[in-house]
Amino acid sequence: MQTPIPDYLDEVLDTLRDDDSGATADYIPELANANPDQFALSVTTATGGTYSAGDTDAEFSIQSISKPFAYAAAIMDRGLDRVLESIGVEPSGEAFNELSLDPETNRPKNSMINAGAIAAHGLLLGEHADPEERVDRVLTLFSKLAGRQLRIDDKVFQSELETADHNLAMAHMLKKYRILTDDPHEVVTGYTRQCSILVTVEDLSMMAATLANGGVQPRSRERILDADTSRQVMSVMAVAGMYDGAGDWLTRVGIPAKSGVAGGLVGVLPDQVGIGAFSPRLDKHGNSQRAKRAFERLSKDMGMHLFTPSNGRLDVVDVKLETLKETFTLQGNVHFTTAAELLDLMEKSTARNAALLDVSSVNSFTDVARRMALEGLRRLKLDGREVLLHDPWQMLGRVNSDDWDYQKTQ
Ligand SMILES: NC(=O)CC[C@H](N)C(=O)O
Repeated sequence: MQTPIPDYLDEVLDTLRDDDSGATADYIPELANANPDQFALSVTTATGGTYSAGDTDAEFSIQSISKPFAYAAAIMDRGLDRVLESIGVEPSGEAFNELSLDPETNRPKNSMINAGAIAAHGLLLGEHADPEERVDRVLTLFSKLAGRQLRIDDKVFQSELETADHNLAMAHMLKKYRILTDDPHEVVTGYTRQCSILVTVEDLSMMAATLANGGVQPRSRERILDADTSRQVMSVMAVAGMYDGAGDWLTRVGIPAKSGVAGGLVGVLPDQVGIGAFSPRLDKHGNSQRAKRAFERLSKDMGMHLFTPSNGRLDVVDVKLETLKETFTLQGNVHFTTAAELLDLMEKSTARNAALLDVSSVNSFTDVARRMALEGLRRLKLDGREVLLHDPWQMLGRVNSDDWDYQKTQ
């Protein structure tokens, strides 16, 4: 069988493709040339399964999505206390390119707006660090998070640098208040190169899944960020990731997220998933219109709001192959991530004997997890396997044998 998750993601993209509202960013001339119809979506679970749909090969510049990850690097290089001296953690409620300095301390309000992100870049490695090394620092870190070597798009970099007066003006202001200690031109140049790193949606979902995992890359199992830093970064994303729309976003969608002007959007749900989406047309806040709507769909369909209680994450999946049957067992409160693992196990199975799904130890299913488990059974059946279900508490609902053509066990 084939896991149905990419089909679902395809369906999400298809229903949103009609939406051609918004426009590509034009203050960076190179971005205005992007093909506005591109659209892609990728979800990586905390256990490292990646599911994607649409233009998954499309590379685009990371732009402001670099901010949370560069902020993480600054914290690891300088310590949280030092970083907090220079950059606050309050929502600004303003656009991404507002200066937004705290009136008492003159710090940028947070690290998700340009002023805070320029300050964070200027903190990398140490005072008076080599500007090239600062760029290397983020490029190497982002590559490890994504699990592949990333590169900088020089055209985008040059194009933005030529029109970077606004960021330069802010950097000079930060220098005046001693938030920046190095040359404003050098720091803005480095920050602009950081924003020009090319990524795909799969890179983004992997980077975010590492945050979701508290800093451990789900594929390599390498610890890349420390747990406290990951928590700090996710918190600031929740507070300020969507700029002036942050409150509306957190209450309605509930997935801490960060957008970039090239049309990327990254989101993270602790312990569960990292999500990457991309489509170049932007709404009036500078967030990708279609990517934003794709997140809204995922949140609604999959019960992915941060503040949806999970009743404790005790869900487990297991598979055991015996002579007469192969048994898939689920247990605990089953969420999307574990249901996705179940579907992976079913997809990988090469057995031809009967497949039994045992849900007798399940306490609850989220709606999406329940539907995924049933779909897995349906597809195994289509593959020609005899399918059995052990569901004494009817956790999968009242399964109608007209809809679901499989046998029940006692
Ligand atoms: N929102 C964004 O993606 C802005 C990033 C862009 N490089 C800038 O500094 O203006």
